[in-house]
Amino acid sequence: MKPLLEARALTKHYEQGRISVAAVEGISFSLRPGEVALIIGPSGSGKSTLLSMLGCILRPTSGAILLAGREISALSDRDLPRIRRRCFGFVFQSFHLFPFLTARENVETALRLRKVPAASRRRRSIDLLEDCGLEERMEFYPASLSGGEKQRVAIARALAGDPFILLADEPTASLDSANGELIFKMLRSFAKAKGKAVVMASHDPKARGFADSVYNLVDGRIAALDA
Ligand SMILES: Nc1ncnc2c1ncn2[C@@H]1O[C@H](COP(=O)(O)OP(=O)(O)OP(=O)(O)O)[C@@H](O)[C@H]1O
Repeated sequence: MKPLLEARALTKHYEQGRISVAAVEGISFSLRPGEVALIIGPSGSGKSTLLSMLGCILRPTSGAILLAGREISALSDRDLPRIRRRCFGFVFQSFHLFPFLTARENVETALRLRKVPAASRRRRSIDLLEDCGLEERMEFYPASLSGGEKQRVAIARALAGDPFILLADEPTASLDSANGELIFKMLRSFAKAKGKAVVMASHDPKARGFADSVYNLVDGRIAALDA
């Protein structure tokens, strides 16, 4: 089966004045449709940098990213945002919700971008928020939601965008164990049902049980997994 996403010798060095920080060094892997990949590793090992490069938010210093066989890392600044919007979904540690929109409206924005007809946007948003256990919070603004609730709205919004690849940075960081498991289950069924792929960075010990592949980052490189 052709890989959905491939990273070839991905490297990122941050230049800070005269100092160069090697955040990611020569990482290669590929993801099949339906695959859930987990990135683990200590703080500062390069997980967020890798996710940002995979989602074309950050340009690699060298190496390539291929989406369904097409190199996207070499696209121009003009073409890249379109590919990013169409193909990738993101769940960041900091949620990035629109503060002036309710939970439901936040999810609806992703459906509007996909040009889903207005009549079905509301129903679809409600369904997704219910799946995330937020039936009581639909009309709340982000400021009135707990950290864990905001995180679930962000996940519902990312799923509403129906991306080919969903990139999630610590998707269960603010959640209790039961809600964390709910989110891992949702991410996994999203990948499996639709032949998409999920890449998540997580410290959550439960995450491994929901992943098909695990990459252990140490100092920006893939290291062997502990037994
Ligand atoms: N914008 C930046 N400029 C300079 N150095 C950076 C920048 N962003 C990250 N780094 C450095 O790159 C390395 C990798 O950082 P990154 O945030 O990718 O790690 P991480 O594994 O996601 O960490 P955490 O688990 O704490 O979120 C770290 O040494 C960090 O200090």
